[in-house]
Amino acid sequence: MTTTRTFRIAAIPADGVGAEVVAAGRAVLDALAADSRGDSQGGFAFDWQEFPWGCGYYERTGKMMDDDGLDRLKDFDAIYFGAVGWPTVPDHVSLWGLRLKICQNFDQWANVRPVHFLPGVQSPLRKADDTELDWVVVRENSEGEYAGLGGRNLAARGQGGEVAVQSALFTEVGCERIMRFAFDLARTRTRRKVSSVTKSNAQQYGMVLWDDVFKRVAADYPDVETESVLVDAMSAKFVLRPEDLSVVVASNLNADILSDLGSALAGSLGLAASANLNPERRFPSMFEPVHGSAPDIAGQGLANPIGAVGSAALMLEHFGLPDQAARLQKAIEATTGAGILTRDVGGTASTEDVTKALIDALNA
Ligand SMILES: NC(=O)C1=CN([C@@H]2O[C@H](COP(=O)(O)OP(=O)(O)OC[C@H]3O[C@@H](n4cnc5c(N)ncnc54)[C@H](O)[C@@H]3O)[C@@H](O)[C@H]2O)C=CC1
Ligand SMILES: CC(=O)C(=O)O
Ligand SMILES: [K+]
Ligand SMILES: [Mn+2]
Repeated sequence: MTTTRTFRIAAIPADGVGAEVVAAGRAVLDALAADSRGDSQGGFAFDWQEFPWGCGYYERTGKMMDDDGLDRLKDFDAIYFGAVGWPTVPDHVSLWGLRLKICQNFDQWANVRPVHFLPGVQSPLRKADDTELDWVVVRENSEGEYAGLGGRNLAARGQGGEVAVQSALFTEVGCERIMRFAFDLARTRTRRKVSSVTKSNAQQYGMVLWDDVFKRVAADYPDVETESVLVDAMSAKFVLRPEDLSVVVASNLNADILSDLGSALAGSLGLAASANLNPERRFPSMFEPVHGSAPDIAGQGLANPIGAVGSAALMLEHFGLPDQAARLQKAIEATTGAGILTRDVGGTASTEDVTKALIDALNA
């Protein structure tokens, strides 16, 4: 007898292309579910609830999300997120009011951002043509430079003399858990290696703590190769020696920057997927493309949905459906391999064309 599992998912498309790529991801997931009966892992279905939060909601209500929003989200199996931010609302207000609020309150401390090269997509790296490139950025997602600690003080020094402090918070517990996560992930990969990224030559407190914890944790994983690289050098290494990377673990800001660089090297920001995980599963995890709301192309059918669809594949893995995640990944590869590409990766297909092609590829 086969059973059908139903996953309850909160969809938060939010702003700009977020709406377009979440709609695409939902259509692809529903097509996958419709075809899941008789699967060896059992059939499954998605029960979606969509929330209207974002910058438009802020303009109407003065809030990025409802006051009881976290309470309403906490019992979902997962959150499927688009992107937040629109020129009508200051970016720090929109980001803190929605994405960071969810990540921090739901302790989604591990942000996994694979750098994945796809057939049919041209990389700006010549070496990608004949070298196997595949690495993953593991981003500390709960503290570091995005701890939100600091303040501005105009009064103390008067007009023209305002000062601001933006502090980064590093805790031993926070460093250790993200590093163990990175090492455990490295053990599942062909290349068992973790590269730790800091700027501990210039930032002598938090990042030296990070380095110390890295050395201590690494001793528990003698089978995993390690290196510590400063972030400036790592950005060069992403371009010049990416074949030497497997798992790259970095603080909130450094990994944020490096993961955009990684997506660009794979061909476009529109391709990159991510998972904001609460590994203890006390709270729902959140799956979103790496990119933002892309106001420059929003509402024109130009958005590449692959980053959002790849994030849906990460969600399936989180649900314990690795075969379905692989099936989705194969559909992505079949689609790009067939040259059905949006403008950011050199094609002329619309968001909808790519979505339809992904669904056809699932059923092929
Ligand atoms: N997690 C989130 O929700 C994030 C939100 N943001 C917010 O997004 C807004 C715009 O930020 P930007 O710095 O411009 O970054 P962005 O990622 O939105 O856009 C950067 C460039 O990538 C392109 N791009 C992004 N997604 C694409 C897609 N799916 N298909 C094709 N091209 C794509 C854009 O057209 C643009 O040229 C801001 O309000 C920012 O705060 C930025 C990053 C992450
Ligand atoms: C905020 C942002 O840029 C990110 O989470 O990637
Ligand atoms: K996003
Ligand atoms: Mn980013």
